[in-house]
Amino acid sequence: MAAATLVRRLGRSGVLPLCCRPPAWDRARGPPPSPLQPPGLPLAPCRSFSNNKIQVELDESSGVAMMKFKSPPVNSLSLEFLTEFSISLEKLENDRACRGVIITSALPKIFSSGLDITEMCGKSVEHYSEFWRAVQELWLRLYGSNLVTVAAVNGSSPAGGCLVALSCDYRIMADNPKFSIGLNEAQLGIVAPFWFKDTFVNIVGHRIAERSLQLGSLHPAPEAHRLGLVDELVPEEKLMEKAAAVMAQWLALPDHARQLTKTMMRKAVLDRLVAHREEDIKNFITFISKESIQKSLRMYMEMLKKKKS
Ligand SMILES: CCCCC/C=C/C(=O)SCCNC(=O)CCNC(=O)[C@H](O)C(C)(C)COP(=O)(O)OP(=O)(O)OC[C@H]1O[C@@H](n2cnc3c(N)ncnc32)[C@H](O)[C@@H]1OP(=O)(O)O
Repeated sequence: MAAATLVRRLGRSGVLPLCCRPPAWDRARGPPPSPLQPPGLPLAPCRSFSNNKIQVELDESSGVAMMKFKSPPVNSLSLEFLTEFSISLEKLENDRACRGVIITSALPKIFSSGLDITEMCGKSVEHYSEFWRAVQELWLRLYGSNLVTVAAVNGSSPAGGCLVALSCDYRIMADNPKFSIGLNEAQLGIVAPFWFKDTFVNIVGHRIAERSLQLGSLHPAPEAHRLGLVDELVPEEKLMEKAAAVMAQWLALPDHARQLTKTMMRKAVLDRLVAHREEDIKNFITFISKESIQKSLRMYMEMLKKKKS
């Protein structure tokens, strides 16, 4: 499907309205429906599967899925959220009708507030292990995805939220200086693991990543764009339209060539975590279990609550 057609059809919401979706065979994916198909049966060109945390809608005619985070108040990445996210990605990855996914938030002003801090406070070693494995799993799936992945960042996106965006192929952010993005772990007194850092370095380069990570900077959208942390800024109301246009551009290429190129670019970084996965979990547990780190996290949570009052 031509880029302009996809954009027109996806429109502002980014979801193709049922009334104007072409039949499922429009993408030359195989023969048209059998003439034996009972007349009047819908071709079901759109599949959706939602859970408590994430809503996914796959438009089979374009091959584009829309994944929306919907976990109030701030889309924090809890164990449940991470698990649902990985399952949703796996479903799309295994669905032959899907070629790309646009990731965004259904909540106003927040893309994702990052890892759920309460999952890292006052819990058992077993819980920390399970939680960290889920964080690793999500990153391995998203960064290593064969799909075209576009992040439509429609709100603030600190730490783990930033990692989700960084793991996509392309980032478009709403042009609002109140929205910020970055790996701010240092501000919480914690340290982003090597694979967060590697993902960041691959996008902005070593110098910018070094300064930004050491300072735990959260960059307002215009600054994030200047640093190359996001690829484009657009007015918020144009975000989904733009994401659909970018997706169409990336889908215009043959999948196999793009996928092999992506693997070539990302494999070393992915392999590094795969090779050191258990060690990375042990490191996380040792670090997060320290009383000094627990204290920092508790203070940070208190600061968030105080900020409200
Ligand atoms: C040790 C190895 C490294 C581990 C790597 C860690 C990665 C991470 O992702 S750590 C998490 C980093 N995240 C943050 O620093 C974001 C903190 N949150 C905020 O800055 C703000 O909440 C906001 C900008 C995302 C949204 O601001 P606002 O709309 O004003 O909402 P509130 O601040 O009032 O928050 C509402 C509610 O949500 C709670 N909350 C916010 N973020 C988190 C979080 N990441 N985890 C858990 N809970 C979070 C916040 O405390 C409020 O709770 P209530 O007071 O109970 O309503």
